[in-house]
Amino acid sequence: MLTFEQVSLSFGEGIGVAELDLAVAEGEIVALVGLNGAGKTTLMRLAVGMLRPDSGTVRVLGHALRELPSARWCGVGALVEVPLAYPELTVRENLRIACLLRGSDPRCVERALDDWRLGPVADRRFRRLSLGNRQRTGLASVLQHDPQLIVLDEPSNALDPSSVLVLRDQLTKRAAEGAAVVVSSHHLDEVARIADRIVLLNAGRLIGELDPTGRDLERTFFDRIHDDDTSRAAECEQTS
Ligand SMILES: Nc1ncnc2c1ncn2[C@@H]1O[C@H](COP(=O)(O)OP(=O)(O)OP(=O)(O)O)[C@@H](O)[C@H]1O
Repeated sequence: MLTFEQVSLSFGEGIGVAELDLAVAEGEIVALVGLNGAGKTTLMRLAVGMLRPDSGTVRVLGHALRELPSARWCGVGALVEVPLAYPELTVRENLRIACLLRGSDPRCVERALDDWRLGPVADRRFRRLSLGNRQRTGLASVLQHDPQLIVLDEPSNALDPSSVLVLRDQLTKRAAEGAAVVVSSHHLDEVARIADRIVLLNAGRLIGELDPTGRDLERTFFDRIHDDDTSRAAECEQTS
């Protein structure tokens, strides 16, 4: 559903990402974790064509990105960085437009409003919403058309605990129905509840996986980052 083959992108001074190899299969939830600046958002932006790699290949729904027919983008639901919405339109109008743009049945809008408990704000303009309700609208908008590939960058940002539960249910249900899900997060315990795999990014590189069922995930996370930083520093010393 989504593959990265030796994908690199450098931002000059910024690290970017290097030599990424990753595959996210149908029905699988893969969580990306890493410190600030590790490259999670860059990976997500590459996955949805917002950035082009310097080298390597990104494949979405079986096609190299540059060859993906535009109609196939309807099979992707992505929220990377901020929710996209028309500020002057209401929540319901925004959902309806997002639905029509993807060629879906507009009846999915009422279901999405219900799933995300957006009924009370359905007729409010997007620009007047609280941060959490903007995020819920954004998530409803990118999931309502039942995408086969779901790409979400820190989706629990600004969500209250009950919305985090809705998010969890939505992602596990969709993966059980066959969607491939890739999600980045800073909340290790939260992703451990839903992820089949937790992939660790450090300074632009994938450095391995954490076992979602493992004990003391936080400690393992920091140990792995520390080991990676130490071995890189040693490599640098040897080459200098
Ligand atoms: N447009 C850009 N121009 C220059 N450098 C960039 C740009 N976008 C990202 N970077 C750099 O690439 C690296 C990875 O950034 P990225 O935003 O992907 O990290 P992240 O893991 O999502 O971080 P966070 O957890 O803080 O959101 C950082 O060093 C960042 O400074």
